[in-house]
Amino acid sequence: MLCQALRRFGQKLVRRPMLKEPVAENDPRRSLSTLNLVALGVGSTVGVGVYVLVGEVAASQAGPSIVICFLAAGLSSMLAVLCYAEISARVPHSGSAYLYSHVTIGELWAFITGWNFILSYVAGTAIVIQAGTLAFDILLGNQNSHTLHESITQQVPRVLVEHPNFFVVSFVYFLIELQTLRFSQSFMVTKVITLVKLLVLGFVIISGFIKGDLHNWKLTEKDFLKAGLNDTSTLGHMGSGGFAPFGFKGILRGAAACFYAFIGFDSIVTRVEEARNPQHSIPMSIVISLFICFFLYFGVSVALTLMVPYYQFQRGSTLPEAFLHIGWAPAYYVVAFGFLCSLLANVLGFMVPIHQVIYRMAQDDFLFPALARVQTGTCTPLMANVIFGIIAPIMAFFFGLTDLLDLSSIGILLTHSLVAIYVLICRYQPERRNWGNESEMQEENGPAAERLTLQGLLFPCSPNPTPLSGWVVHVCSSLLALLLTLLCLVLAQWPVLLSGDPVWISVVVVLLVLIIGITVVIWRQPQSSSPLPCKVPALPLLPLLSIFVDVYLMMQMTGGTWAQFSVWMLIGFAVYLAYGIQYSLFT
Ligand SMILES: NC(=[NH2+])NCCC[C@H](N)C(=O)O
Repeated sequence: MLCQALRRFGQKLVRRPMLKEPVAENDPRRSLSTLNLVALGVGSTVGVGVYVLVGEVAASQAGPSIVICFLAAGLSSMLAVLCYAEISARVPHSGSAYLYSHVTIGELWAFITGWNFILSYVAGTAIVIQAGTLAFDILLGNQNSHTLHESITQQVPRVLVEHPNFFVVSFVYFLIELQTLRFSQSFMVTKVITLVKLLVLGFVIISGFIKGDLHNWKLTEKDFLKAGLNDTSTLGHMGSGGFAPFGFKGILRGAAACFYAFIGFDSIVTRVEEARNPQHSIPMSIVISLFICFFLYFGVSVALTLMVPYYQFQRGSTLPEAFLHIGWAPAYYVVAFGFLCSLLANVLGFMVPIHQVIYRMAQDDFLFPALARVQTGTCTPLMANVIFGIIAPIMAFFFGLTDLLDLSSIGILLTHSLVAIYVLICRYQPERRNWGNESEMQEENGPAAERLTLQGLLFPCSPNPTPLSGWVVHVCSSLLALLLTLLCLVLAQWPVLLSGDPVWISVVVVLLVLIIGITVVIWRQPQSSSPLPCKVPALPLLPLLSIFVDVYLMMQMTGGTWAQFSVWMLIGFAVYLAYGIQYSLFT
């Protein structure tokens, strides 16, 4: 009895759902062009991140080398984008990484993906609340916290300045409620806000060309002294000057933080069923929007670090403050307006994806069914209220901005690595339609009568994927994920490695040999030849590189972030086991 229950539970963990047929190509609901999708992608990706990362990364982690941080974070997102593009062409349904994991490897990983997704959005909302506080601080002329604010007038009600958090929470809450009017789903609104954001960031880039000074990339201790910054006890650590004042470690740490700015392009895949010609337009728009964001961030970080010496920024500094430094007070308000629009866009952009994931998770018995009520069109979507109205403000009050940025990123980095694994697994599986009915699917797979031999591992007889070759890739991919994580853990101790410690070096060599060996086995397996408009090139290397970069960035997060992340995952498993397990065993 117990064995049977455990077996059923185990089966449920790897059970994959069948999807309904995708919406027909000529269905009138398909109204979004590639341009609309690009606007959606850029609109959801460019948010408050770029405005607040200045204070967090340039000031104390990377200095001018924040430029490299954005490059590295962009590279990791680019690898993930290619994987998303392939998988969205393979599963042309509105959804997210949650849906992809569910149809590719089953419920357990789907749950982990979905739960991470929720974490990222809760932390994202808390960031919006904190950033909103800073934005209102700027617009209302608060001078308490920042030395650069001196030229702003103070004629504002004190109560708003002293308690901006409560004011901002109410404002964010108001925006959420506004969405029940469905106005946020109008593409006109998205496009206008996106355009304003692009114009403002474009303005920042042009200003950098006009007012930038290359000397700000080569600051020395003499400059600190000249600026009167010789009292390090009050100013904190300023690094050693130059382009990378906090060294390689600072760049890596900064890259992990900057990753937050690239989160969001995946919201395009939540609208697959509304897209015209989705198999082309979705991959295309994902790639284009990431390129646009990449150039924007790169341009803004170059402009900013050239305009202002990095030591002028402090924790809590935001992009508009750079303009006070160069003495362009009106521009300060223009950029602050862009900051506000980004806040608005973040809140509006969070809703559709988070509703979809919670709704699907509740329908799949991972979460309580009451939570599925979010999409019934009532005025009080229960889970959204809990998440956005209670948990996020609590986090905003008790967590630091860096912690929140890291928490939001860690979940998405994990999701990106999972998507890379799904691509790897799917490409080597025998053809399986993800929609239709279960019995059809079993017939398609046929009986698995092959035997595994060593020779068969390196020289498979069939030119097409078989159930056995698919299984081999499945197992090898899981092993690789584990080995890559171990490798990243070891490489994160690079100062020890550089000191030439033979034990650590041997561990790296052994891990590398194993990784290469298993990669060769995957590479020798037959790939599915089904025509897709977008395929990840250089398989299996590219998804593996993506996993490596993502996990390595995750390793840069602090112990505190990992502890908070573990607590979140434990709560998730408790919810799933307390509720989902009953359905696993008795339905
Ligand atoms: N799932 C999320 N946490 N999304 C947040 C998107 C953040 C956006 N990239 C920004 O820079 O503000």
